[in-house]
Amino acid sequence: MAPALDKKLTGLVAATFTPFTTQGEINLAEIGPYIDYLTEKQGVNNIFVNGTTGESMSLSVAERKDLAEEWCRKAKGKMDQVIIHVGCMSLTDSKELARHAVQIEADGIAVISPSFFKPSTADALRTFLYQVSSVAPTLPFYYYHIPAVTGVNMPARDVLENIEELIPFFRGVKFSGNDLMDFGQCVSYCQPHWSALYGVDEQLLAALAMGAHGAVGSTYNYVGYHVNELMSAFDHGDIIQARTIQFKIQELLSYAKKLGFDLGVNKQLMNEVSGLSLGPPRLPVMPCPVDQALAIAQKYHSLFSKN
Ligand SMILES: CC(=O)N[C@@H]([C@@H](O)[C@H](O)[C@H](O)CO)[C@@H](O)CC(=O)C(=O)O
Repeated sequence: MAPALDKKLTGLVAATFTPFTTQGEINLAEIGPYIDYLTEKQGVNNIFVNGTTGESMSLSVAERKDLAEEWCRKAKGKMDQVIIHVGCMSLTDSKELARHAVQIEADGIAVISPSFFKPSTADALRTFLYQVSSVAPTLPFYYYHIPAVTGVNMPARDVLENIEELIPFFRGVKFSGNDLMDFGQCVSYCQPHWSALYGVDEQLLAALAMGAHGAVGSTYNYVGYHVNELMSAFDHGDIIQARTIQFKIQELLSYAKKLGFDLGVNKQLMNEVSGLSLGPPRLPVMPCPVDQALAIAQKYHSLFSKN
């Protein structure tokens, strides 16, 4: 099957958690039920695999391949698009994962900036992205901007400058940053076939006002149903309803942040809400204490009675 060249990526995209066994090995058996949960209970039909939420930087290349392959296999006929994040510290590893994404018929790839040795200019980062794309030249390609995690603070808009000349199948940016001016400038620079996807879930509504075409985030794993309603309310001009839902998400996250919200807590919240067995996170991220997860799950249920 040819990759989704003409399918613009819009709407909600869940940044998936990586299922682990209690022994800390990747747990491929949980991927099928996870996909069913997203499509049937959350109405989420796109996934972003092996990203930050998926703990990609704590996985080996072999594990990332196994996971990507299983996500693609199980998503066939169920999900609209599966985007595989292939960014690594090493260009060689990123290229290997990009080649593999072609073989497994992923719908697109995304690449984060290396963050140990950081690119010093937008041009250096663009060249890195280009080199990765060169082994998967006809696969839709997204730049993954997440400055708080990478420490690479150059504006995403600078990275996009003339990028299509280098990467003909460039299809957009996954923007997980708070700088809405930079995001707006990315939207304004977007070609009609590109997508500007926003990744700070607690302020999605502001990004929609700025012109976001969709959203990628961890919380869409368990509040996807409600965020679909938020987006639909926004599309219909019902800003009051959109704000009501956004405020609930903010209340959940601010409550969770006061108790200590990290990937381990986030993953445990997903376990509690979904009933899936995604296991603990991998070190150095610590597992979430049971009472903390229960308190946040309780808050979740008090805010969102539907699920
Ligand atoms: C730093 C971080 O993990 N950000 C999340 C958000 O979804 C985030 O969890 C959410 O906004 C809550 O703060 C996403 O942007 C990350 C993401 O999409 C990914 O897993 O690749």
